[in-house]
This record gives sequence, C-alpha cells and structure tokens, in this order.
Amino acid sequence: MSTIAAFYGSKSILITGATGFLGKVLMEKLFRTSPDLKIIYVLVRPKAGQTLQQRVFQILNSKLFEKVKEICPNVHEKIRPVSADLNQHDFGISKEDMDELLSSTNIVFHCAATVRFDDPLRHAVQLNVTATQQLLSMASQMPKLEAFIHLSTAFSNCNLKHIDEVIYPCSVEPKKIIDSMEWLDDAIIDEITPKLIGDRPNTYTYTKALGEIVVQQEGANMNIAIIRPSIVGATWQEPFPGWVDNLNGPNGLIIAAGKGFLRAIKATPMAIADLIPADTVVNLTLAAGWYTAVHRPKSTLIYHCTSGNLNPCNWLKMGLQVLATFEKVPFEKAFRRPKADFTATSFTTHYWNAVSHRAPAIIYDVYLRLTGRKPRVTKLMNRLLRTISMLEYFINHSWEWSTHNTEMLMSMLSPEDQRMFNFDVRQLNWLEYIENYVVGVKKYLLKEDMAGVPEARQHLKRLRNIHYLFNIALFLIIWRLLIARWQTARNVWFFIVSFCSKFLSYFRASSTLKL
Ligand SMILES: CCCCCCCCCCCCCCCCCCCCCCCCCC(=O)SCCNC(=O)CCNC(=O)[C@H](O)C(C)(C)COP(=O)(O)OP(=O)(O)OC[C@H]1O[C@@H](n2cnc3c(N)ncnc32)[C@H](O)[C@@H]1OP(=O)(O)O
Ligand SMILES: NC(=O)C1=CN([C@@H]2O[C@H](COP(=O)(O)OP(=O)(O)OC[C@H]3O[C@@H](n4cnc5c(N)ncnc54)[C@H](OP(=O)(O)O)[C@@H]3O)[C@@H](O)[C@H]2O)C=CC1
Repeated sequence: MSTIAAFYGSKSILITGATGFLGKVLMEKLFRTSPDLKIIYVLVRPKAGQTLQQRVFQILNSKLFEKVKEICPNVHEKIRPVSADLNQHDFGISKEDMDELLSSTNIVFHCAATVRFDDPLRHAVQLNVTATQQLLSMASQMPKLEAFIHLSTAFSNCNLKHIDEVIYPCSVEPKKIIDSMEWLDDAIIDEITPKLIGDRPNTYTYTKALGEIVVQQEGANMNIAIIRPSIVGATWQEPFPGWVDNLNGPNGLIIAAGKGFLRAIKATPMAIADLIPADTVVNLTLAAGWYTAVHRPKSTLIYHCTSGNLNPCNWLKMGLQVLATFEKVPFEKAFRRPKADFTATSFTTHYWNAVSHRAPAIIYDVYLRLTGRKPRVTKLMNRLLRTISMLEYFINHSWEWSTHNTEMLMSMLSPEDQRMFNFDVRQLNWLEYIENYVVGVKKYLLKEDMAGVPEARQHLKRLRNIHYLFNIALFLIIWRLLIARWQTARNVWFFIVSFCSKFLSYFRASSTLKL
C-alpha cells in the first residue's frame, strides 16, 4: 500500500490554479491515487462566459480525467469549486465559503500565478506576490493545516549560474514592493521595472523570486515547502504520455516548427534543455506535501524539480528529435515543410528572419490578397517572432541546479511510493519522451486525428514540389536578368549552350556509329 496515497485519503485539500496546466495534472493524480480523499476545494474565477461549475465540469469531462472517472465515479461530488479571484482583496471569497475553507483544509497547493513574461509589474506582483501573501495569511488561520506547498520556478534566480535549494534575497524587500504598487502610478512603475528586475529577463521570474521570500517570511510558523520546476513539458507516463493543453514553454514553438512557420531560432545547441514532464512535477509535489506534513522539517525545504544534472539533454538533441518526429507524424495543413536550424549570432538570426520567416509570409499574404482572401500570415509571423524573442533567453543560457533535497526526498519514499510517485528523471528516455510530446501536441493541442497522417504526408510532398518549382522559377528569372544586363553572364551562358550542343552532337554521332 502506498504511504503517500494513504496519507491523502480522507484529507481536505485546497488547490489554487486548478484550471491551469499543472493544476489539472495535480488534481487528476490525487483523485486517481487517493479516490477516498474527502474533498478538493478549487479556487476558480468565472471566465470566458463560463460559470465556475461549467469550467470544472469541462475539466472533469476531458480526456485527462477518463481514468479518474473509472476509479472514482463520484469525482463530481468530491470537488468543490469556490468562486475566487486572486486579484481581489480576500480573493472575493464569500464569508460562508471562507469559513468552510478555514475550518476544513488540511493541505494547500498554491499553483496559481501569472506565467506571462510580458506582464506589467503591477499585475505580476499582485498575483505572484500579494496573492501569495494573502493565501499564507488565510493558511495561518486554518487550525487543521498540515502542509502548504508553494509552486515556484527554477528560474526565479535565473540571474545566477549555479542555484542551490535556498531562498536568495532580492535588492528590495517584497513588502516594500507590494506597498509601492499601491501608490505609484503605472507610468512610474514601467520606468522603474527594468531597474527592479535587474539582470532577470522578465517580471515573471522577478515576482516569483519575491513570492518565495514572502513564503519564507510569512510562513515561518507553518509546514511549508517550495517546489521549483524548470520548463514543464507534456506528461511522461501518467495518466498517459504526451498530454499537454496550452501554448506555453516549448509547446507553441513545436506547433510553429511543425506547421513550417518557424525555420530558424537563435539557440545554443549544446546548452542544457532543462525540460521536466508535468507528471514528474506533480509526483514530486505530492511527495513533498506528504513529507512536509508527516516529517515536519524545521525549516522551509526547497525542491528543485529539474532534469539537467541527473539526465541532461541539450537543445540540439531535442530539436533533432522534434524534427525527426515531424517526418514520422507530420502536422496537417503545414504552411511550409518543417525544417529548422539553430542560428548562432544576431546577424544570422536577422538574416534568416528576413529570408525564411518574413519574406514567405509576405509572399503568401500577397497570394491571399490576389485570391480575394484576407491576408493574415505576416501578422501571425510578427507575433511568433515577438514570442520567440521572449523565450530566447532560456535557450541561450545554461544553469546548474543542485538537487540534494529532491534526492533526499526520493530516498525517503518506500519502494511502492517510488514507483507510484516516480520523480526520478534518470529513468526518462529523452528520444521516446520527445516523440510522445510532439504526438501529444498534435493530438491534444491541435486536435488532429492520427488518421489524417497520410494526407498530411501528401500535403508535404506537394509543398516540396512547389518549393522546387519556385526555386527553379526564381533561378530562371535571376539568370534572365543577369544575361540581359551583364556581358560576363552572357559569355558564360553561350559557353554552357555551346558545350551542351557539342556534347549532344558527340553523343548522337557515337550512338549512330554503334548502330
Ligand atoms: C540543426 C538542427 C536544428 C534543429 C532545430 C529545431 C527547432 C525545432 C523545434 C523547436 C522546438 C524545440 C525547441 C523548443 C524551445 C523551447 C523554449 C522554451 C523556453 C521556455 C522557457 C520557460 C521558462 C520558465 C518556465 C516557467 O517558470 S513558467 C511557464 C512559461 N511561461 C510561458 O511560457 C509564457 C510565455 N508566453 C507569454 O509570456 C506570452 O504568451 C507572450 C509570449 C508574451 C505573447 O503574448 P501575446 O502576444 O500578448 O498574446 P498571447 O495570447 O499569449 O499569444 C499570442 C500568439 O502567440 C502564440 N503563442 C503563445 N505562446 C507561444 C509560444 N510559447 N510559442 C509560440 N507561439 C506562442 C499564441 O498562440 C497566439 O497566437 P495567435 O492567437 O495570434 O494565433
Ligand atoms: N508551466 C511551466 O513551464 C512552469 C510553471 N511553473 C509554476 O507552476 C505553477 C502553475 O503553472 P501552470 O499550470 O503552467 O500555469 P497556467 O498558466 O496554466 O495556470 C495558471 C493558473 O492560475 C490561475 N489564475 C491566474 N490568475 C488568477 C486569478 N486572478 N484568480 C484565480 N486564479 C488565477 C489560472 O486560472 P484561470 O484558468 O482562471 O486563468 C490557472 O488556473 C505556477 O506557479 C508557475 O509559476 C513553474 C515552472 C515552469
């Protein structure tokens, strides 16, 4: 019997960010391995015209939860959506709901965050720092609380090369930042943002670092742990390989490359691609929840959920495997044939952006205009290039994360738990994982049927023929222009023509003699 699964049985669990990528995988695993848990409260806001109940039902009815519905048929009764917006004071939770949450909750998993790299500082602070502080204040009033698990990121200290499982100070105290957001106007905040974030690339990593400090300060009297995952990718094994549901991290780039939009990207091929599967993160998170509650470590433990130092894979190997999978399982209706290169300098990146990204987009838009349709590819390409510029930082640097706490936790698990809550990335076969990941992107993000693969292959063949025809036509046009304007080109042309005609007459003569 799994100790961890038994631990979560009969518990009341509060999850923020349950509608997000990791939150869903976390909920799924909890219901699947501990179907006798008491209740999961999820803090959800109404969104896109859907009530919170509709949002939660949509998640429960998705493919991700198919196994759960077999194991825990009354899952709908065990999940309680609570209307909450983390941007509001007290999260806008009603008094009755708040009373129930405070009196019943045993474990808190805080996953909610803004993960956008371009969020204005005010918004990122509100969600990643102030909301964390408020949640801790709520947690401090929970008499039955056993553990509070905070999801941070391995990149919260990406301004350092070597990162230990400790909390690093920031130049300005989070409390001062929170206070200043109340009285500074937006223009001033925008002006001071670059100074505050310093050598971090964006407001996301900066505010996640501030959030960790808040956790350490406000949670001193609680059983707290912080999980720092690196780049979270599709699921590795559970509940099935390749599940993914948003465009964040590599996902959007895999689509862009598979559809033939992304042809070159500035990257350091030998830099470590520190990807970590979503189910690995969730297994570590649940194991840390159990350990924190049962063993009550004296200080806040931080767990690095990374792959680089235990099972490294670089961007080159990953990129090549992504491309190899496109050969086997192409995406439908590609714009161009998938083929991408890593560029090394800003000059070559600009060159390939002009030649391989912008020019084909403009040509295609001209074609759309000429055929009476609305041009859209240039706009799409510009957004893609902007996105890439924001992600580039992470594919051109390498970090070393120590994993002592994570390895210690692994050693504390029983063999049964090591199997059921496996977070040992040494067992991960990258080539197999990446192939399943790309297939998962095709199936679950693009919603493409595998039955359409032969037609997708045919489409790629047509694109190849168009490509050859286009190149031949381009060559002939350039050659014709050169001949018209340049004597040397004319001489070369006459030389080639006379050489070919001599060769042909020799060939004809020798075959007549043989007859
Ligand atoms: C020689 C061989 C060579 C082989 C070569 C082979 C190459 C071949 C294969 C290549 C694959 C292998 C290499 C992989 C490299 C991976 C690097 C990953 C680094 C990640 C590090 C993460 C570290 C931190 C981890 C964490 O700790 S946290 C999680 C990370 N957080 C994020 O990843 C949020 C990022 N995103 C945003 O910050 C916002 O998205 C924002 C970007 C501001 C836009 O924002 P905006 O334009 O305002 O609006 P959106 O609505 O968001 O999007 C607007 C439009 O862009 C689209 N779009 C959104 N996203 C993405 C995306 N990714 N990629 C593409 N498109 C995207 C969206 O579809 C919409 O398209 P449309 O609707 O126009 O058609
Ligand atoms: N994905 C990754 O690569 C990595 C993620 N992490 C961390 O893991 C955690 C989860 O990330 P992930 O699942 O990918 O993120 P998602 O963007 O998929 O999910 C974010 C969640 O936060 C919720 N949320 C955002 N704003 C509010 C709000 N105002 N009120 C209530 N809920 C809100 C979202 O709800 P809604 O659906 O309503 O928008 C959603 O459920 C984050 O803390 C992130 O920093 C760390 C490293 C890597």
